[in-house]
Amino acid sequence: MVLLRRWADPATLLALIQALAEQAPFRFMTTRRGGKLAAAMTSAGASGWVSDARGYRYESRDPLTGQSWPAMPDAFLVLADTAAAEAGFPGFAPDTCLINRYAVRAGMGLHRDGDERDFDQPIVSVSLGLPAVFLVGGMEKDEKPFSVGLESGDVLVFGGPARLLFHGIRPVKPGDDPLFGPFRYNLTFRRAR
Ligand SMILES: O=C(O)CCC(=O)C(=O)O
Ligand SMILES: [Fe+2]
Repeated sequence: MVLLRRWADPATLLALIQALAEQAPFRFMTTRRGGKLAAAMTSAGASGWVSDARGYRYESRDPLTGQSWPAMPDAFLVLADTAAAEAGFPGFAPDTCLINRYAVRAGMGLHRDGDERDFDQPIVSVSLGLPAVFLVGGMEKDEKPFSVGLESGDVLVFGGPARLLFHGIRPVKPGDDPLFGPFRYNLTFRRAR
């Protein structure tokens, strides 16, 4: 896992996220068991990550609007590709970006990103807005995780042997980011298909 501190430009990304969210609004998705995910989500790219009573998967259309997901902005692709290359994974061509929006106290439990077809492709994860504590576990869910503090603009790349590590986000602490206000955003670039 490679952490690129302050690698991304939060102001540029904020404007792009706002434009994307006009086409594909943030929404709270449900889980198979009927629970609600704590982070609001939307996607850009050829497919988007979806969770509902049928489980987790990638869909070519946004179930909320019935339309294709908005295209990934060029600046997203350049950011994901250069960060992956810097971390030792040249030629990364993500086809989806999941955008997570965490309000204060929202987090994400330990999980691994396992809905993609090719685990040889890395994941590039960009933190924006309020700081977060990222948890890095092991290859088994019961392994005790360690914490990494993430701040706005930090980029985390996990590929190779780290691709399927369990990870999560501690509940976000109250705060007021100059650009993002009382929220943390996360962009997760993936090759889904
Ligand atoms: O918000 C984060 O930093 C992590 C998000 C994540 O793990 C995911 O969307 O799968
Ligand atoms: Fe994840």
